[in-house]
Amino acid sequence: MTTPDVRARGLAAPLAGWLPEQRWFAGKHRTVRTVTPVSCVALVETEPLLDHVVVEVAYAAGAPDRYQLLLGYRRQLPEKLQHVRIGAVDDLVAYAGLWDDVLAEELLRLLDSGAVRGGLRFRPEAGAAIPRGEPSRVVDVEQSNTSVVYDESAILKLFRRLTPGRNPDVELNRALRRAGSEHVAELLGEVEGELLGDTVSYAMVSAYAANSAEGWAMATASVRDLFAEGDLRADEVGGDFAGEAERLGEAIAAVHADLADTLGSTELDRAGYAELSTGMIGRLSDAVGVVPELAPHADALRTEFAAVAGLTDACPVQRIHGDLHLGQVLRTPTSWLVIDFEGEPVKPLAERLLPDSPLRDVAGMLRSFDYAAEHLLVGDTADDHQLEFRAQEWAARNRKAFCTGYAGAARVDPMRHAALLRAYELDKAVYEVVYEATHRPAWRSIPLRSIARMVAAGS
Ligand SMILES: Nc1ncnc2c1ncn2[C@@H]1O[C@H](COP(=O)(O)OP(=O)(O)O)[C@@H](O)[C@H]1O
Ligand SMILES: O=P(O)(O)O[C@H]1O[C@H](CO)[C@@H](O[C@H]2O[C@H](CO)[C@@H](O)[C@H](O)[C@H]2O)[C@H](O)[C@H]1O
Repeated sequence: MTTPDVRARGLAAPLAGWLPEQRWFAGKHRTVRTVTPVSCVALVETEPLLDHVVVEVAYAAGAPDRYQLLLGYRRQLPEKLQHVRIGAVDDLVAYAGLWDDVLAEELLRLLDSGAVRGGLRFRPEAGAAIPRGEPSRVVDVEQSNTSVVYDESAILKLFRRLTPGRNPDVELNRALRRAGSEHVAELLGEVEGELLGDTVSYAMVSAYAANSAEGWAMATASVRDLFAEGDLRADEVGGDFAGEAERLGEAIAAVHADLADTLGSTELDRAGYAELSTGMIGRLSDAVGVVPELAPHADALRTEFAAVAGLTDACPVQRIHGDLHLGQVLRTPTSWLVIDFEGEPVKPLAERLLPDSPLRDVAGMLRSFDYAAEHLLVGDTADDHQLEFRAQEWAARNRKAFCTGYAGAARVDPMRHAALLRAYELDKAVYEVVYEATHRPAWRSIPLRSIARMVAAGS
């Protein structure tokens, strides 16, 4: 029988082809040079085998990335696992192990028993009931990571791109639950460990919110309703979303208040504004290098971002979500839940842990209302002026409702910081242009058009 490192080395060539095809692989616009296993730990040693493998991916240019894989091995792959086949090593077929419910169950067994394997520690939360023996399925949504749902009771998220340090998703979920927040799912456990001298978060397990609907699905259903009723306004169609948008604003304000109370808050000072401005300008320059269509707006955007350095409004800074959008909120029968506190996946971890203004989250959600309104207006429908008018009406109505809900329950009123809020929105839109160019090129017109609209409205 081979060892995990021999198996992983034998897969280096197939992995170099397989990795760039994965939704969570962030280096899609880069040329992969080599894939080298840097940590291999056997988690299950009887067939089907399960190896935990961290690979370092080196590119033709730029810094390497590290990705976490759970590799299953069987002598014969059943039909239902053929679609996740990666390659063969000796007489074993390697595949993406999370899709195998026998192996997915093994992960919860390891968590339940508080196992330690190699550099990996499986740590259940105190008092948490880890579900066992339930059927599992991998979540089929566009994700930066990979999640497995265990029936209706738990969801395990495997962090794909590894960076040294503890993942804020675990830290902030734990802090919010301790604060008694009703807006996060219960954390059931985590997998963390040491990797080449650094502590890293590998996975987290949370209670699954059964009977919940994603904010994005609800909002886009409302937009489709509106488009189907050509003559009705956003407030007249059956699927009006404004009531939910307002409640969502209240929920986000409550989450911000709990984060400030448990983890502290200060105020943006002159140096803070200057740093914010420099960061936005730097991000813009990088983005223009990746997506040349941004260039016509670059001067106007740079002027807006430069002006942030001169702001003096008293505005809180604290730990925030960092990548808030309608896909990060779930409507349960009783409240809105916020998920995925990792921050923007492309930012270095150290940056994602820094305090920032809660207005960055507000701006993220405002961008998302714009996205929901505009996402049907790509390709053939891009120039439909009637639908475009409707879309903007919908976005304005829901953005306003969200801000009203937020301001009523928060310590900061977004509308009193219009210049800063607008800069955060533009900064987010710049990030989105690069994100879309990398992951969904057909959608990059959405943030590009928003930037054009905002720049025109501001000039
Ligand atoms: N506690 C939960 N209950 C129900 N569904 C969840 C829960 N957490 C996440 N999900 C679902 O899993 C998807 C991916 O989760 P997310 O944390 O956003 O992953 P990623 O970091 O990869 O984007 C979400 O879009 C949501 O549909
Ligand atoms: O959910 P993730 O942490 O993976 O966030 C990334 O992917 C998001 C897309 O799924 C992306 O969000 C953008 O698209 C959304 C619609 O799909 C829209 O609601 C958001 O406003 C928009 O930013 C997010 O930016 C990215 O970090």
